[in-house]
Formats: sequence, structure tokens, C-alpha cells
Amino acid sequence: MRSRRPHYADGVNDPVPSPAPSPSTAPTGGETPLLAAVAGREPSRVPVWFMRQAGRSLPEYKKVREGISMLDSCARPDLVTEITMQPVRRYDVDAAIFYSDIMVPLRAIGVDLDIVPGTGPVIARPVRSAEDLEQLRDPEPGELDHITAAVELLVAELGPTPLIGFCGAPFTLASYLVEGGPSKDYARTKAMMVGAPDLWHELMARLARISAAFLRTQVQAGARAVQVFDSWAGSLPVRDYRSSVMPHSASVLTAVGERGVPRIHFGVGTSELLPSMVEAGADVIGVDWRLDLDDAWRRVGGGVAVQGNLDPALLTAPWPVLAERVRDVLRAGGRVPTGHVFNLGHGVPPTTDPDVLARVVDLVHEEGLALREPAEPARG
Ligand SMILES: Cc1c2[nH]c(c1CCC(=O)O)Cc1[nH]c(c(CCC(=O)O)c1C)Cc1[nH]c(c(CCC(=O)O)c1C)Cc1[nH]c(c(C)c1CCC(=O)O)C2
Repeated sequence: MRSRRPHYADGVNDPVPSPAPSPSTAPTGGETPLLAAVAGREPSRVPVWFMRQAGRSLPEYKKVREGISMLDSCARPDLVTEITMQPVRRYDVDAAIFYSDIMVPLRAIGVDLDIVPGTGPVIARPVRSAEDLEQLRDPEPGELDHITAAVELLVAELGPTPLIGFCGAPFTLASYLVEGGPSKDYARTKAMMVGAPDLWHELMARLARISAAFLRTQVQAGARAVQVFDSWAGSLPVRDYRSSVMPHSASVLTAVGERGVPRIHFGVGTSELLPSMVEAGADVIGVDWRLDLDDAWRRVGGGVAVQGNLDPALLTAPWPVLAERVRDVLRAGGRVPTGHVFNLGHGVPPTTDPDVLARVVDLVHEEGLALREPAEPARG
């Protein structure tokens, strides 16, 4: 038996055997690979899913999206269900991720924004002053009903495959709201953070409540795990992350913490931030391609499972080279005793050949467990 994480309060550290597991937590048969792995139990196969697995790399997605905008498609539970299911059907991945966007709850409360194809989120009235904050309030009852409806439909369709719910972390959302759109250096955002701390903290607190409501809605409707995307937090020095960002991310993560769903906390370029991101709240730490998974795990001091971390750029490399890199990730993940979920280090690039992802999934499933170093024999 592999070692398990200390903070699951279900008696896993007791020397005395726990009571017989209920069907939903049985190590084999009843428990899906993703949920077993993130709880530090031996999965029946190494679980794999991909950030941005639904979307523009799939021809069937492009077909469904003809004539309808991204945000309008996110408001239609039938389309959300179809698009979320597409990669599950095609790849036999071990989790679905809710087809939506980090900006969807902002749109639901009436923020004037669009997702421009090839560009990303664009905000009509960027947040630069206290008056601009008026756009941001808590969602009112009913405003997230389309999210509930979509998740309920999906959970029924998915059967045992778990649905991962998600939201944007406050910093990543703030970067779009303050800049007005995507940015390379986040200059206005950082200037507000250090130059107008009161405004900044009020903005972050409001975004934390909005994202938490979006996440809680998904969990209440049946999502079995969550991922908080702080995609752009890696642009910050540790000091600023800890003082200006971490408390707000923590309040989002705490909002679902008591519900017992595993929480994945992810960002890009976060090698130096990983311990603080775990401190903010995480059961699983998402790692990009810059660090080996076992190094990342050591940096955070153990305690959490890891997710990642194949460089998405390598998906265009010749298959034998790519396959060896997939195996390297599996070996490093296998050295993490608290559990590994295979993923990319960031989202699927739009030009990815779906057949390559299919081969990656098959390789992870076929070779993943065998590539792990044998567990040390029990002593005594
Ligand atoms: C930063 C961020 C956003 N959105 C998201 C993040 C965090 C993840 C990350 O770091 O990549 C999260 C997101 N966005 C989308 C999902 C769906 C689920 C999945 O992962 O498959 C998820 C989890 C769909 C989407 N979100 C978006 C698309 C493409 C829209 C289209 O089809 O035209 C999809 C499928 C648009 C979007 N939305 C956003 C960006 C930067 C873009 C890309 C712009 C572009 O290149 O076209 C904001």
C-alpha cells in the first residue's frame, strides 16, 4: 500500500484497519481512478485528463459551435453537455471538465464582456477606480441556474466518470478586468495592487465571492472535484502573491473545502509559488512543465497529490520522442507517494492533432502503473 496523505480525516493513518469501505470509496471497482489517485489510494490505472480538452482542437466542437458565440454556448445546458462529453467519448479520459469559462459568472451578473475568438476575454469597462467596482456584486438567486441545469444534465450523462468543476482565481480574473483584456506584463494590474491596495483588496474580495459562488454551484449540482485556475499568478513575486493574492484565493478554496471534493490548485510558471499555493488551499497541486513532478512535490513539503505536467508544445514532436517524454512524466509522478494525475502543463493548444492526444491517453493507461518504481517493502 502506498503512503497516504495525513490530512484526510478518515482514519487513513490509523494502524488499526478502517471499517469496510462503502461502495463509493472502495479501492477497486467502485472508485474511479481520478478520485482514488487524489486521495492517495492505488488507482486501477493512472488517471489522465487534459486542461482545455473540450474546444477548438476537436472538429466536432467546431461543428457544434458554428453560428453561436462562446458565451452564448455556455448558457445552453444542452450544448454545454454535448461539448463537455465530446473529449470523454473520443479519448476515454478519466474526468470531464465542465465546458464553461472563468468569465461566465461575471457575465451572469451583467458585466459587459465578450470572449473574442483568437484573443480571449475583452471587458467593455475595465476596472480602474472605485466607481468601476459597481459592476461587481454577488450573484443573485437564479443567476447561476443555467450552471446548475448544465451540471445536472452532465452528471446524469457521465455515469461514473467524475466531472471537474472549476473557476478562475481572483488574481487571474482581476488581470482581465483591470487590463481590459489579455496582457503580457499585467502592468496596470500590478500597479493597482501595489499603488492602490484598498481598491485592490476590495476588487479581489468581490471576485473571490463571485468565483466561490460559481464553484459552489457546480459542486452542489454534482461536480466531484474542482480546479481553481490561477493561470497568470506565476507573474508575481512570492512576496506580492502572499500579501495581495493568497488570502483571496484561500477564501475561494475554503468555500468548497468543507464539501469534501478534492481541490486542484493550478497556475503557469508557479515553481516559486507552489508552497504558497498549497498553503492557500489544495488537495492536488497542478504543476506546469518547468519542474519535474517529484521536485515540485518535494518543494511543497509532500502532503498533496500532484497533477501534470507534459509540455503542451511537445504534442507536435515525433511520436517516439513524445512517448518517451510521457513516460518521463509517468516515472516522476510515480515517485510521488501521495498520488499523480496525468495532465499537460497547461491547456491543449488549438492546433493539436486529436489522434496524438488519443495515443497519449492509451500510453498513460497501458504503461502508467508499470512505470512506477516498486513501493518499498514493508519493514518490521
Ligand atoms: C485564462 C482562462 C480563460 N478561460 C479559462 C482560463 C484558465 C485556463 C487556462 O489557463 O487556460 C478556463 C477555461 N476555458 C474553457 C474551459 C473549458 C473546459 C476545458 O478545459 O476543456 C476552461 C476550464 C473553454 C474555452 N475558453 C475559450 C475557448 C475558445 C473559444 C472558442 O472556441 O472560440 C474555450 C473552448 C476562450 C478563452 N477564455 C480565456 C482565454 C485566455 C481564452 C482563449 C482565447 C483564444 O485563444 O481563443 C480565459
